[in-house]
Amino acid sequence: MNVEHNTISLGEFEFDCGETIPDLEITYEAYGEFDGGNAVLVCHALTGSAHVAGRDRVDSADQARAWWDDIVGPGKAIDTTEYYVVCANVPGSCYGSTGPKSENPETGEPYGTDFPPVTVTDWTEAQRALLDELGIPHLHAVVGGSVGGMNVLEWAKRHPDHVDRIVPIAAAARLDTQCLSLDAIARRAITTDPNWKQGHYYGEDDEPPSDGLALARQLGHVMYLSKASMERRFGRRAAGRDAVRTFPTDAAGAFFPYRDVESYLDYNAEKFTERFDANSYLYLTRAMDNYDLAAGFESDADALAAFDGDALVMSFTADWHFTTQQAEALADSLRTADANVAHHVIDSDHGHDAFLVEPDNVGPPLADFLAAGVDGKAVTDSVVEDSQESDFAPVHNSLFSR
Ligand SMILES: CC(=O)SCCNC(=O)CCNC(=O)[C@H](O)C(C)(C)COP(=O)(O)OP(=O)(O)OC[C@H]1O[C@@H](n2cnc3c(N)ncnc32)[C@H](O)[C@@H]1OP(=O)(O)O
Ligand SMILES: N[C@@H](CCO)C(=O)O
Repeated sequence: MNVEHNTISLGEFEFDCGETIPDLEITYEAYGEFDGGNAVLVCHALTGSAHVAGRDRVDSADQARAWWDDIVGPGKAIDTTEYYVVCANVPGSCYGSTGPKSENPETGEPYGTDFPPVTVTDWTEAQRALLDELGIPHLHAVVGGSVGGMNVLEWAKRHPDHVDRIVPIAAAARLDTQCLSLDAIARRAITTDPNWKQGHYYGEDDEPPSDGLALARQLGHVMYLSKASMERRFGRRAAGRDAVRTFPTDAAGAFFPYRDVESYLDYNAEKFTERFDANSYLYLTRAMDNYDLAAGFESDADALAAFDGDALVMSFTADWHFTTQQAEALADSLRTADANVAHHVIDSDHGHDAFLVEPDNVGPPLADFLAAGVDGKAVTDSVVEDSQESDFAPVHNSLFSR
């Protein structure tokens, strides 16, 4: 597979908030050959990077594991022998593009929390500027999951004439109140870690706020799974002898079991703190929480009115981060906006991260949609009834009630 891994300077960049930085650098990866009409932009999720494909490639300074390698590559759903695929790390992240841990050229020190607040709009405009640099005026499609799906919607809203097909996956027009509150608690875990130091913890003698970041990620990780999948995988069983224990326990912990699910969350949180920057976590969750498709318009449908291409909204039945009902509301707004829309609902008990781990379910409709739009063979259109009492919503009042 022909892969380009590069960091490009976009010069002075004015953020949505009005603040500027002297130089915004964007790290991107590009796969395949551009033929003038085959560009597909992939937008990564909260903690993803530009390294979307090529799992065996170790030259990337980003995530060791390409996060969508099952979907992007030669002969895969986003076929790099057919499409020129570009994925860029978003501003504010920590995988090569300029963010809080980058050096502020005016001070010679890392920005820390002097970095401007970023929004999904900033990500979209930075991608637009990157594509201009790469000589790509028009996109065949923009595809993305989770907050990457919000990034997709922002493309349809801000650059409706620059894209033919959009695929927001496991996404919605905005986050609901329960998710907003859990994100707020997660940020609190970071900002109350004594090592956080108002975001200026990059000095040689400093330690990063890893405990806070680990707790924030554990909350996030639970949000990406479902009640059913957690029950099935871990139940109530105690962890085995090879359990991973990274947090000190309380006195009663010697009497009560350390559970398998705790070991799972501890292990994954520990791994996460090795790969992600706490300030970036604050900035990117803020961007996600702040996103509102309708901002500046009367409604979601108004915001999408200028987009007249094809849209594939994909959702997962056990996703409570972005529910199928929210996805259906989004599809409905696209219908009102006169786009050609299909809402493809995937029956899965994995939860929100199903979009990352179920290539057999995600791949066929995605491939067929890229080829033939909403008429693609594996694309289905389901109407999801609006229901307050859904049978898959996993938390509601039970998470904190005992
Ligand atoms: C663009 C992006 O989204 S990039 C970010 C990717 N997403 C995330 O990181 C979200 C949180 N992570 C996850 O949900 C998962 O790790 C995924 C989605 C990335 C992968 O899911 P799966 O393939 O189902 O992996 P699974 O959840 O089984 O295992 C994850 C790790 O926990 C380990 N693990 C499993 N059970 C236990 C346990 N009881 N105790 C300790 N560790 C455990 C696994 O060995 C695995 O370790 P490894 O990553 O070193 O191989
Ligand atoms: N688990 C993914 C998706 C979260 O929205 C991530 O960490 O990026």
